[in-house]
Amino acid sequence: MKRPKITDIRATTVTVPLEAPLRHSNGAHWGRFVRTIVEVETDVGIVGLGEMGGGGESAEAAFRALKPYLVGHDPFELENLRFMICNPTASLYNNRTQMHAAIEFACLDIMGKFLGVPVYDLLGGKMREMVPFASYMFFRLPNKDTGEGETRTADQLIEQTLALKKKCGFTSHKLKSGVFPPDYELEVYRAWAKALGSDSVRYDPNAAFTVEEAIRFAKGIEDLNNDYYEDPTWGLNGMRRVRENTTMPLATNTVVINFEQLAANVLNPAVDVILLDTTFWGGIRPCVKAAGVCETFQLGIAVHSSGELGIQLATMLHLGAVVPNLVFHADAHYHQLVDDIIVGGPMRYENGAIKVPSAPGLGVEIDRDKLGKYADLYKSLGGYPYDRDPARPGWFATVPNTRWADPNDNRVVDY
Ligand SMILES: O=C([O-])C(=O)C[C@H](O)[C@@H](O)C(=O)[O-]
Repeated sequence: MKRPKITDIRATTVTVPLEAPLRHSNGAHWGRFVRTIVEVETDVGIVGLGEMGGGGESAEAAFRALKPYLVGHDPFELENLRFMICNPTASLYNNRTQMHAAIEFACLDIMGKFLGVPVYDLLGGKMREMVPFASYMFFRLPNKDTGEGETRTADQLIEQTLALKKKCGFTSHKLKSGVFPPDYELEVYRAWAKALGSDSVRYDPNAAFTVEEAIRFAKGIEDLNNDYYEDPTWGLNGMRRVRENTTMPLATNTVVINFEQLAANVLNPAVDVILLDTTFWGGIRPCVKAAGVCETFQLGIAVHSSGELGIQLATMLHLGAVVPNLVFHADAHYHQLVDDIIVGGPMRYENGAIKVPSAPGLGVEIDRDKLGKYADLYKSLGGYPYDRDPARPGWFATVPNTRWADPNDNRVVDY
């Protein structure tokens, strides 16, 4: 049987609107996500799909620049691909981890389509049909066109979460935080957790707190039904000091995002739960390998979201399907989006979970009209500064943060 060979690679930047701008401790998503959709062509007519966060001319050019590495490559040779693109010492000068992830997704997609099997069958087979997700709630600015969608007060957060729970069936809920003064957020988080009854909650201020503030905040929420306390402060040492002073498990998507850091955390634990991100770790396979290490050392895992469209979501679903130790619900920004670029429209939640695609490969296909529409939207709007907040011109994040947003500011701002 003739094995496929890569013949070309195409990258298209799209921007897809969100219901409202999402605020976080480092800035905001200004009412939309920008993503790069990657298509890897082969000489057998199969096209593999990948996705990466961010985009624009430089991202597209960076993918084009990989052509000499990729043309003629057999997509089944994933370990060779890893060294070609991501050799750990060469990468000191040229970090391509996230681009490698997008190519790895596409190669797995090609392999699955070539063999007629879903990606989960290439990764050990699925342990579950559905991957459970947490609702992922943000403090949000009002939508500039409608004035709606603001999340600033406890009442707004509770109302929106209960509506989402009714619609999607979530039983675990995450609050992205680190926006308003800690005492204000403490009050909001406590009211929210109480309103959600027996559902579990998680709080993630994206490393905005000092160690001392993080411990003080922990004492204020330890009695709630927390899954874990995510990235309250920065660095392995800071997290370790918080961990020594709280009864809650600590989780991270910032201080353990590669094997070196995972090894350090095994030798001298600072966190209990590793949020595996198929992009940050360089692909689905590195995440499966990391999940194996976590299984051996009895660390928890969850699936991290860095703001996905359907192709990236499919990678998260295949990862979630094959890891036996997925004891926490996955994160996804997905329900904050108003649309997707995949055939059939956005994937649907049932009882708080999404069905793992079972068609060959990643199991999703590009809707060409939608791709064109959101590529045009990107061309007209351009990118946005992820590390700035449209409601606070001139503000920028510091670690630890000391300059918080005003909880009484309810203006509808332009973005
Ligand atoms: O926990 C998470 O999902 C993240 O850390 C993702 C980003 O940091 C989050 O703030 C965002 O939405 O970009």
